[in-house]
Amino acid sequence: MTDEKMDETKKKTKKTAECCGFPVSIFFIVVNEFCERFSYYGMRAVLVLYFRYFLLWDDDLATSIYHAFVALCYLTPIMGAIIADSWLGKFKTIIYLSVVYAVGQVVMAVSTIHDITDTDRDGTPNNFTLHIALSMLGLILIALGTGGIKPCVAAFGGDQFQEHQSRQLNTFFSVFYLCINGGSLLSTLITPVLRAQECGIHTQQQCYPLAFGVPAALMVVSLVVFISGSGMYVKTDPEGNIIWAVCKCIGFAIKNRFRHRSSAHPKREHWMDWANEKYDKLLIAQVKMVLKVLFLYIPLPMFWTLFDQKGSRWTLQATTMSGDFRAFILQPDQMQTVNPILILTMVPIMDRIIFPLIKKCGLDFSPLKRMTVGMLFAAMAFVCAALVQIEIDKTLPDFPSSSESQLKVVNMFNSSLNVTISHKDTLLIDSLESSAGYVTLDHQEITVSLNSSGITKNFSLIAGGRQTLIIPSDPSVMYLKEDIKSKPREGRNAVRFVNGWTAVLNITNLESNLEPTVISNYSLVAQGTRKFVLSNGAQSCEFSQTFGFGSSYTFLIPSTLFSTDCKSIKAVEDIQPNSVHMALQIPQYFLITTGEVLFSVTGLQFSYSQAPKNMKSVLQAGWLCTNAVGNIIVLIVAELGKLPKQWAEYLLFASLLVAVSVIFSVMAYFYTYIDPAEVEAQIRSELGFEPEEEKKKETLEMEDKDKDQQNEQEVKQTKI
Ligand SMILES: CC(C)C[C@H](NC(=O)[C@@H](N)CC(C)C)C(=O)O
Repeated sequence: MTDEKMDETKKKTKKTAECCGFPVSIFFIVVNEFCERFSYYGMRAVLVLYFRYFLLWDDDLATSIYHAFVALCYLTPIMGAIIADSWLGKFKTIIYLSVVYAVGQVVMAVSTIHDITDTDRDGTPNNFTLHIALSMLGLILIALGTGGIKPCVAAFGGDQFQEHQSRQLNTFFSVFYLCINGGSLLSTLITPVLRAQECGIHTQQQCYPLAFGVPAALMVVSLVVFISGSGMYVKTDPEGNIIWAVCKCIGFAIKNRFRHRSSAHPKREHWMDWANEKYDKLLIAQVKMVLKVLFLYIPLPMFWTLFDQKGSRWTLQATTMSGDFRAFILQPDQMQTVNPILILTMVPIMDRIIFPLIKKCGLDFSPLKRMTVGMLFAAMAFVCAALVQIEIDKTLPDFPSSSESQLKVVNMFNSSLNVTISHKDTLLIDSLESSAGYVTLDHQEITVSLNSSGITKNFSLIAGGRQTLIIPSDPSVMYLKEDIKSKPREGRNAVRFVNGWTAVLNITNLESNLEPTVISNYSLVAQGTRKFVLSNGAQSCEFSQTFGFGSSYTFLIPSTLFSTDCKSIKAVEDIQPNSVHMALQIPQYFLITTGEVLFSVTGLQFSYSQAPKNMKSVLQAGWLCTNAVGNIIVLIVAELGKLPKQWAEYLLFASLLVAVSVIFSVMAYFYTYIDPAEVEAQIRSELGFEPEEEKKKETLEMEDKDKDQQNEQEVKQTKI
């Protein structure tokens, strides 16, 4: 054996330090994955809210960009795999792309500092273009980094194991998945809390810089941890441009088949065998293995289409629910943490109890069967989501359609009034009261008559809008004010005040002082008991109100305010608080997580075990790509084919997944599992190559001989 060859083989069969049968280097890899996932999911947990409430995008745009970003994160693995398997090797690829990733996180954090463009110091950025540009640049760098390293880290972890450690290798993928979820769980708990803090230089706002800054710091930690393990890793060198070789091989097989299409040429067992003339048997066999698995992947994106809606549609669903768990209050975006919590408990249960039990019962629960059952679980989760949505819809106010208008009347006059709208509806409203609910009108031009005083006024209502008609102490100046016509954001409560007091009032929580007879703009307050202090400089009084989630109130301040010590303030409920409890989402989370354990953990192992040695990252990337396509489907189906009812959309997704799982089960039926190492060894021996095992043994013997010689020499030297 030449020196060069020996070096090469030595590298491949490097003896690694072991702990409990596991290579020690694995420790650095799983800690690195933990920090990286913390970084990624921490940032993702607040991303939709950042789009929605910092960049002020609407729900649909925020959801679309969110899914586009997630899709990009799962498309870039292809690039990472190509770089790793063909050029830099996994180790260097992970390091370089982690640097790109960390820079992206920092840029993203900077983009969330409102003070950098808040020239008029009113708390909102003045140059949205800059914030959007910075955040998009940050997200692109993050997508390149996170996606690029993703297939390499899992495969690099797998590479650390020797052939005799196949049992530990399977455990590694479960532990790897636990780390993903441990990291994501912590960050999805922490970043929303960081976001809820107030910070800023000129004005105090929701602390997005902290919520994005901590994930950025964790990415730097992840990189440092990975580099620290450097001396311990088994680093397999890339075997040339393997992807290009595969493409050329496939291209040649197709061309050659086409050239020999006449019936004179005998058929070959597999269409890839048409590459026999030019390419060696080993490469052709490897391409066949990869193509077989990639073909199986075709239906898989549908699973991710459902799975990834947890972060968007399900979170928006949670904003219309009550998160009061008595012992603690759960914010809508924190509901997503149920998934990693369940993963952390279910992966060990499945691995240690359920799967062995199924095996004991003599049932064949092969990886592809597990994945099919996983899809069915995800479909059931969406049926649950639809049922919950139906319950929520029953409690939502009837908002006006685009041709209708809704009107409420508030009487701040000192006695009861008979208010007639368009000579039709007559409402009797007591002093300091409002009409019971909203009157829905199918026309916009209205006449309002106050019967006792003979005052009549014409108004033009907003089509599709909700408005309140304020009748002040001087009814002749009655006026309209626009109301919110959706649940307040993030499960918070919208409050506003009508000033019936005779002078200007200062009210805590309101942006500015409130003039007499005027109705304030809405302020948002969180769930819980909130105190409001009202003062006019000389006098003040306070009152408290307990809020649930997602309600809206108009507080009517009477002229007797200070003499009754704020007790005469009247609360008018415009939108009732959310009454469906967030706990109702737990069954859907349980089902989707069971689906995930069956589908995703199995898919990760399957993709590694069925890939030829030099294409492990490529198949990991293919696997992750199914996730990217899944997210693109969400964009297309949810955005283009909008259904009028959310529950119907959930049912549509569930039925699509059931259909897809049937197709997948048929494809899986025809798949035969292989041991790529065995297939490769067999072909090598057919081709007259030295079998890998022999090489390893030989190298180890050489190493031992080297060591013996060294020892002998040392002994000799000591003797001398
Ligand atoms: C395999 C990946 C596409 C998904 C995997 N996600 C998870 O493990 C989730 N349970 C995390 C949760 C917080 C959404 C990942 O690698 O991130």
